[in-house]
Amino acid sequence: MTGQPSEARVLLMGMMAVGKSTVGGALAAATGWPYVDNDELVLRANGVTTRQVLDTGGRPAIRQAESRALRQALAEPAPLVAGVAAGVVEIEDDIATLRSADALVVWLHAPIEVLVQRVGTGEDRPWLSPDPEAALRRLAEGRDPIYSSLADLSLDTSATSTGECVQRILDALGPLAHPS
Ligand SMILES: Nc1ncnc2c1ncn2[C@@H]1O[C@H](COP(=O)(O)OP(=O)(O)O)[C@@H](O)[C@H]1O
Ligand SMILES: O=C(O)C1=C[C@@H](OP(=O)(O)O)[C@@H](O)[C@H](O)C1
Ligand SMILES: [Mg+2]
Repeated sequence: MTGQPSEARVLLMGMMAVGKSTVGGALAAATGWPYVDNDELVLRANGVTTRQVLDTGGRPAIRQAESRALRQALAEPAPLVAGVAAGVVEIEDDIATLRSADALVVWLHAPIEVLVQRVGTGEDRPWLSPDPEAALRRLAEGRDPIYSSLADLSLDTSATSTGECVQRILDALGPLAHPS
């Protein structure tokens, strides 16, 4: 959402390997708030793992399962830190959901060269084979303008340490980070 959320709910979005799980875990450790990753949200909302969804239903199925996971994250009680699926911005309804979400929406980004290094061969992640760099460039080209338009806060994880990312998010939450 643009403006301040009414509760301490943080949604971390961005390309795969940008640092959602890492920053989410560090923010959770710093605050004591729970961190739920997309994988966990998919399981809660759909009763199956992301891998099972991908293997049985492919791209349309994972998009649908991850849309449900996004709604699940917004239905969980605050405080909460959630890592949402990188691909949610490919679905119009999910873009609208993120735009109106009562949450601080944080876009983690990094240059493609950095993401390429972090994903390695890409064998354990969807969509990347046989050419991770080309796949990441193509995905980012479509997604980055949307991530940018939705973000309340944007952080470059190649230039901002995990600890600094946590501090910037807490600063953006203001009083919500320190409930009285
Ligand atoms: N500033 C940073 N913030 C978050 N992750 C970072 C940062 N710098 C380097 N990394 C590394 O980038 C990788 C991010 O992976 P991960 O957190 O699994 O991403 P995602 O959940 O977005 O797919 C990790 O290996 C992490 O150590
Ligand atoms: O880029 C994508 O479309 C996806 C990235 C992965 O998420 P992470 O960003 O958590 O690695 C994967 O789990 C998700 O289902 C699809
Ligand atoms: Mg992750």
